[in-house]
Amino acid sequence: MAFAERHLPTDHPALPDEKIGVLLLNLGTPDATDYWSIRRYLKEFLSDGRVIELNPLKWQIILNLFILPTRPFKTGHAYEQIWLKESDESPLRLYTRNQAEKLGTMLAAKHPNIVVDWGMRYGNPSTESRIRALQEQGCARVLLVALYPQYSASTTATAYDKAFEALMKIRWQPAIRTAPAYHDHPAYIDALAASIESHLKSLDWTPDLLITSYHGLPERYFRNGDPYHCHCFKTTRLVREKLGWAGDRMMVAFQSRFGKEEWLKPYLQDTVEELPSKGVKNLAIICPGFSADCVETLEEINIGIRETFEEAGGEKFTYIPCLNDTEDGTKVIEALVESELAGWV
Ligand SMILES: C=CC1=C(C)c2cc3[nH]c(cc4nc(cc5[nH]c(cc1n2)c(C)c5CCC(=O)O)C(CCC(=O)O)=C4C)c(C)c3C=C
Ligand SMILES: [Fe+2]
Ligand SMILES: [Fe+2]
Repeated sequence: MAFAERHLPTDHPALPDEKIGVLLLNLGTPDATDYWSIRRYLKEFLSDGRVIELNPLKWQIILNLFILPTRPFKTGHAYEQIWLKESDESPLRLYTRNQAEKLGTMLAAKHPNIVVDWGMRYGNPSTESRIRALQEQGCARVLLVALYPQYSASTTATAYDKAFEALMKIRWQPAIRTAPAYHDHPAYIDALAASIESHLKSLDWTPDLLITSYHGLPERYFRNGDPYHCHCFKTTRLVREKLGWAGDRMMVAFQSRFGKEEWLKPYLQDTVEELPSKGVKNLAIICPGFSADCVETLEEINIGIRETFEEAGGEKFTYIPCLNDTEDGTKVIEALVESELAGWV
C-alpha cells in the first residue's frame, strides 16, 4: 500500500496508481463526408487564428459568406474518394488510432505504467476528452506528441495550444511535457530512406526524379519567423544524404495551396505540369511532412497530381506512402517518445 493510501481517512475514495500518459495529437478529420460534417470540420479548422493569420472579424465574414457555403462540396468530394468504407472513417483517423495502439504495445513491455492515447486538434476524438480520459486512468504526467515532423505554428503550436486550453479548465492538472518537432531525428530520416529504397525496389522502372512534397504555408508566415520551410528542406537534404543520391535526383515542392496569397514555392502543381517538357517522364512523389496518409496525399497527390503529370505528358508515376502505422513508422514515434520521457521513466 502506498504511503498516501495508508494515511487516508477510511471514507476517502481509492487513489489510482500513478501512471504516465502519452497523447498522440494529429490534425483532425471530418466525422463523415456529407455537407454538414465537412462544413463543421472546415469551420473549426479555418476559424483557428494559428491557421489563418488575418484580422479575425474580416476573416469570419469571408469564411461564413464565401468559403463555407461552397468549399464543403469540393472537400467532401475529395474525402469521398479516399473514405474507408469498412470502418467508415478517414485514413488519417484509422492510422492515428493504429499508431497509438501499436505504440502502446511496443512500450508496454518496458514501461507497464504508460498509457498511450490519441486525439485530434479539430473534430473527434477531441484533445480535451483524451486528456481527461488519461487523468481518469491515473496519469499524473502527460507527454503530448504532435505528429508533425516539421514545426509550424499552424500545426504543432495549435495542437499544443488546444491541450493547454483544456488544461485551463482542470483544477488538478497533470504535469505536462510537449515533444519537439522531429524533422532531423535519425530514426525518422532512416525510416524515410528505407521506405524510399524498398518502394523503388518494388518497381520495374526507375524514376528520373523524386519529389518530396510538403503541405504549403503562406509565405508571409515564413517571413514572420515560422521555421517550417527550413525544417522541410533539412529533412529532404538528410534523406538524400542518407540515400547517397546526387542533388538532381530529388527536390522539394509545396502542395495544397489555399487562398490567393503567395505560398511557399515551388508549387507542386506548377512543377509537375512543367516536368515532362523538361525530360522528366518518370516521377516518384513522397510526402514526408505527413505522419499518416490523408486526403492531402491520397486524393490530392495520388489521384490529382498523378492526373496532372499524365496529362502533361508524363509516362510513369508512383506515390510512396507515408510511414503510417508500419513497424518502422511506429518505431519513429517510439524513439521520439523514449527520448522525451527521460527522467519520468
Ligand atoms: C502536415 C502539415 C500541415 C500544414 C503545415 C498545414 C497547413 C495548412 N492547411 C490549411 C488548410 C487545409 N488543410 C487541410 C487538410 C489537411 N492539412 C493537413 C496538414 C497540414 N496543414 C492534413 C493532414 C490535412 C488532411 C486531414 C484529413 O482529414 O485527411 C484542409 C481540408 C481539406 C481541404 O479542404 O482542402 C484545408 C482547408 C491551411 C490554410 C494551412 C496553413 C496556414
Ligand atoms: Fe492543411
Ligand atoms: Fe489539399
